[in-house]
Formats: sequence, C-alpha cells, structure tokens
Amino acid sequence: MHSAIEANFDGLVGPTHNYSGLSFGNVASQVNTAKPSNPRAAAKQGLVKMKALADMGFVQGVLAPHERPHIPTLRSLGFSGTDQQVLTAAAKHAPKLLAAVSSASCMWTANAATVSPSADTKDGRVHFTPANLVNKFHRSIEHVTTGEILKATFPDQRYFAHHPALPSVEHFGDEGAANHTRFCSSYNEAGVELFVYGMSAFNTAMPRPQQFPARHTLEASQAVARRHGLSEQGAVFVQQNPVAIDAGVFHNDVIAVGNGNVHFYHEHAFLDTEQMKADLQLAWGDRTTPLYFVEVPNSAVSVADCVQSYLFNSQLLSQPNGDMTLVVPSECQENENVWAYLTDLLTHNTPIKAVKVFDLKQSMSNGGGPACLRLRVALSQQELAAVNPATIMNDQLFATLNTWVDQHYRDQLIEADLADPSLLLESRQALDELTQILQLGSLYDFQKA
Ligand SMILES: NCCC[C@H](NC(=O)CCC(=O)O)C(=O)O
Repeated sequence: MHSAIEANFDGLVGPTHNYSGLSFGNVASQVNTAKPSNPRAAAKQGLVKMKALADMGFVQGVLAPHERPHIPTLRSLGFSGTDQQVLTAAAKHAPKLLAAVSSASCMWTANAATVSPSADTKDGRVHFTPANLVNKFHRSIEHVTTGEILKATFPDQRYFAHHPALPSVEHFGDEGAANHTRFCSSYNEAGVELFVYGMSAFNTAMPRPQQFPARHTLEASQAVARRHGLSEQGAVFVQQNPVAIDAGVFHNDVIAVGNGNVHFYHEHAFLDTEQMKADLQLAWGDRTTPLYFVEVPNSAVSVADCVQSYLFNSQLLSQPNGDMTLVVPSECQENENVWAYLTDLLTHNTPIKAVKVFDLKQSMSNGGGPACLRLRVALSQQELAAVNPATIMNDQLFATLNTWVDQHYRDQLIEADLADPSLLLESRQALDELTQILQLGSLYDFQKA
C-alpha cells in the first residue's frame, strides 16, 4: 500500500503586507503598529521555509494571496466612483478601514480552514471548511476567496469536499486549523481530531477571558466536526485556558502543537490539562503506538516567553523513520529560556529529535510564526495525485516565484502607501500573473469584472 502523507500548504505573502495594528489581543500586531514593513522580504522569507521543507522531502504547497486593497468591500460599505476614487475617499474618510481591506493577513493559512483527512470522515473524502474569522473585520473578508483558492487547489470532488464557512457571527467564531490538531499513529489511519475553543457561546456559565476576545467557540468546533462527518470517538473538544488568552495567546497554536503521536504543549495551555490528557487518551484507545505528552513547565518557559518566542507556533514534522523535527522561528534561539529548554529537550527520550530555525521576522512582527503560515492537509497518494500540480513547491516554482516577487513587490510599505493607486495596480498585475503561474483560473474580483 502506498503511504499517506501530510502536506503543508503555506500562504504566499501578498504585496500589501504591512503593520496596521489590526489585531487586538495579538501582542506582536499591537506592538509593531505603524512600523514600516518589507513585503518583498516577507514573501521571500516564506518561500525559503517552503523550499527548505520541500528539500527535506516533505510535500509543500503554495496558497495564493488575496486581492488587496479589496475595492469590492469598500464599495459594499458605501464608497463609489472609479476604483481610484473609492481608494482616495476611503483613505481620506476611513483610513483604518482602508488598512483593514489592505491587510495581507491571508498569509496565515493555519486560519484559512479546518481540514479533516479522508481517513477520519464518513464519506471518505477530505473535508474543508474555510474559517469565518469573524472576530476581526480585516480577516472576516477572507473566507469567500479562501474557499475559491482551496477549490482551485483541491479541485476533484471525488476526493475533496468543500463546505462554505460557518455563519459569520460571534456564536460561530471559527479560526480554523490554528485551533485544531490531529493525532494519528500513521497518516493512513483514522486519527483523533482535537478541537480547542476559547469559549462557549451559548453556555455563558463557562469561563471566558476577561481582557482579550476568545475568537473561537465550542459551537463552531462542534459544527465543523458534524459537517465533516467525524465519528464521536474521533473528535475531542477542549477549552483553552482563558488566562492564557488574556496573556496574548489568541490562538491555541501559540501554546501547543501536535503531530502523529506527540502532543507538545505548555503547562498553562488548557483550562483542565488532566481532562485534556484523559480525553485524548480515551479517544486514542489501544493503538499500538503510545501517545506522548510533552508538557513544558512554566518554571522552564513562561507564558510570556511563549508569546514572545512562538516556541509552540512550530511545525512538528514526521520523518519517514518516525523521528520528528521541530521547525521554529529564530526568536526561539534569541530567547534564553526557550533555547535552553529546546537544547535539553533533544537529549530526552521523546520522538522530537531535531530543531530547525527559520527567520520569519516579517510575519512574526504581526504575530504569525511557522505554524501560522501553513495549512496541514494529510493526503493519500491518490488524493495527492489529484491536487493542482502547479501549486506544489519544487526548484522551478521556487525560482519562478522569487523572480515574480522581485518584479512586483516593494521593499518598504507604511500605512499611508495603501492609498497609492499604483500599489493597487501593481498588486493586481502581480496577482494576475500569479494565477497563471499557479494555474488557478480567474479567481479574483478584478479578473471577473
Ligand atoms: N495565526 C496568526 C494570525 C496573525 C494575525 N495578525 C494580524 O492579522 C495582524 C495584522 C496587522 O495588525 O496589520 C491575526 O491576529 O489573526
């Protein structure tokens, strides 16, 4: 039997990448507000990570950025005239709104969707639900285009089932795979899907964060598990620690990561750690491989260290021999406690045997680490063969995309630049070419007009 694999689909950073301070509750986004960004460096840092994973033998895909600034959203909010008039009026009367419709936030594809592999679902297809990202306006406008990009990347309906986003209302706040982890003993077999939520929308007696928003609800997770056709045994629902959310852990993937039979998480990640372990263990059942819980004590790495270094926003990747590699941002190396912990971890008897460090500073400055930048899609060989091949990273695509970035991206952007009509034209020109490179068809609004 040919083995199933886990592919990573990273978001390519778009030409309008900037720091607008749009994410209340996300420390990096707030701290770096109004700093100049470098979209060209951002895109290239992401490409280097993608290429490195492809070179390590992993299947690596690319998800296209969205059209920004998004003129149709401005029109729906009452701006009118030519595209240039819309832009100028928005810049004058609602500059923060212009910043919101210009964000390159779709780069963080861990928030693009929740994906359930075919081994877990009732109809034996891979299921996708784009996340409504309703808690932040700039992200709430992503899900329609995300759905179209996912359909263009995973087109064959015999293998892939595409759902629309959940209702766009706080009760069903859904942040996608940033709050979803899958455990399995091999990618061929049915796994256990862990859904982590920030609060219950309907049960207001349950604890909630006091200061920062809980973006993701229990009810959203339950709905996704139902529509994906997961078995009762195959889905576990666990509440994130509200205290951690108030300390800046706006997604669970800032404080926990799992893969295969390993759950790597912080002591304060969950409201009830013992319950999380018991529930996962019960769902895991009597599989022959043991489930490893690698719990990081607060005495070694504080929650503040997690938020600053993004230790847990790492990618935990299985090598063919079962050993795992942890892909971390360079901030981990710069944080003394975190680096000491990681150095020590490698001497312990866990499946985590190697650490790889990447410079992702441009994305990190908006609160997005290695794990935020990727959407995991476990695929059988047959399903992999049905993926749009033009989106798979290799030497040629890496070279093509680097040249494309050099041609179209600026190396500095501040908020005021978002009003520049030539930025809009440059971005459209770039994306128009990209749809040809990645063979996505005409998916952007400006291509349909
Ligand atoms: N998974 C990481 C997501 C980071 C993202 N940051 C942002 O949107 C910041 C954008 C800005 O502030 O310009 C967020 O908070 O959802």
